[in-house]
Amino acid sequence: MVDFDKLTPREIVEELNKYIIGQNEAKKAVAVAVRNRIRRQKLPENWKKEITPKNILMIGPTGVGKTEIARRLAQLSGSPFLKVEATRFTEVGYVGKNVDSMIRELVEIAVNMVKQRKMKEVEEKAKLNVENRILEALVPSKRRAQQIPFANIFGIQEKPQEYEDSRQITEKREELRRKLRAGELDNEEIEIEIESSGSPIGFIGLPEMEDMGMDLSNMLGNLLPKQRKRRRMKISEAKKVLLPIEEEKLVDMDEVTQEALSLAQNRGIIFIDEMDKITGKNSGSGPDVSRQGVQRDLLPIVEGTTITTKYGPVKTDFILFIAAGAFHVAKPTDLIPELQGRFPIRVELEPLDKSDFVRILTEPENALTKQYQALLYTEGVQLEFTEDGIEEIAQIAYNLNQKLENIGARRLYTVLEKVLEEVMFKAPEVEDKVIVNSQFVRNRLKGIIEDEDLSSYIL
Ligand SMILES: Nc1ncnc2c1ncn2[C@@H]1O[C@H](COP(=O)(O)OP(=O)(O)OP(=O)(O)O)[C@@H](O)[C@H]1O
Repeated sequence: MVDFDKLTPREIVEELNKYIIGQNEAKKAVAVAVRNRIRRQKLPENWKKEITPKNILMIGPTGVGKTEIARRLAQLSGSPFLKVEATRFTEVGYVGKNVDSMIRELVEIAVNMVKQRKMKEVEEKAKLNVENRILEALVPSKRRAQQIPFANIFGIQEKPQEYEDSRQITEKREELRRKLRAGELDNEEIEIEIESSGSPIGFIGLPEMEDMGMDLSNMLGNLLPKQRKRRRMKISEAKKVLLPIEEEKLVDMDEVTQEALSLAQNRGIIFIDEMDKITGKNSGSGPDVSRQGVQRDLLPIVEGTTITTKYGPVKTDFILFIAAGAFHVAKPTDLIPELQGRFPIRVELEPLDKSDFVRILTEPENALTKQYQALLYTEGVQLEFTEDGIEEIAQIAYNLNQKLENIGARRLYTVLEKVLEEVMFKAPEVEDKVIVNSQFVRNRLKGIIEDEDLSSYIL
């Protein structure tokens, strides 16, 4: 993995090029913005205060790569990433989600990221603990043998009491350990006890409390004894069920929380879509007032404030905000002036044409054609796209965008899905090699394209 902090903006753009076609202005803008954040973090305190964060406003139609650029950037920089729709929020004081909740969601994502990473780090040790738990269930110690009436489980014909001698127990367990590792016991059944930090039903999901940074179910969950359930299952399944439980036990949640808070504060990226929909042109009454209210609530957050979350206070000063919208009707200047000032970097994304579609279909590392090829290859079917086949798909998608609604590259998904529907159904029964050329594409889509009603449903 590349050390992101060492990448220059130019190198960041090169990395983004592996996944996103064109849109160079937008790529450059985000590359500079994240680099500036790193630069700002290195400044002495008095300077830090002077330089306000420079957030980005992406302007462009749907499906041209706005979200994709932000998401890839986050992936590249190991940043927690959240996409929200501005229209989801209501002004503070009204029923509904207020804007603060996005910071809480970002922290939640960061906590998960750090937790998953730490769980991976302790995986080997956790596997050993799982093994021991399974062996304990197979050959219970004296105390447990008395608790479990039927500890007499396959392969161990003797009664549990006969294992009172701890040396005998150890020997038997070691013998079974070898078999367990070799997978020889996978199909045997055992009964194991699974613990879950159960929160009492009824306390889950109280959004008002969550909005205040409180989490009652969690607080109570920590106070109440853990719920335990005994379940019978195959050893192969027990290995899977117990692994995350044992991993979690080995992870220090306080450490996770601290790291996650720092990650969200210093690296977080929040993508706010549909920004154009919260402009209220004719301010005065009704929904316009509320939309302006949402804009006002957004101000302190993008400017830098502290939000209370159940994990602790979070400073928003270094979180990167990328706002986006089509701005077909409303213009960026319809946003309240203060908010316009918080998004000084403006980039316009270009609509995609046929030649972009050709490239999107083939060039990115995760290109759609490569995805289908990989899927079919798992069944030994070779899928080949000829140049004219790709051209045909791109042309059809482009035409449909003109004729119906322009949904950008998303159109490629539906068109290609339809082109390959039959192949996906038949494989691997019939062919072991499929060639997708222009004739093939036309044959597959013939009836649909000619019928506008039909294509608006299917493609
Ligand atoms: N320039 C591009 N290069 C490669 N793939 C693209 C490009 N534009 C769009 N796509 C593909 O189309 C899908 C939709 O794009 P994306 O989510 O970025 O849309 P968007 O511009 O953010 O629109 P919206 O605001 O409606 O979400 C992406 O998952 C991506 O695979």
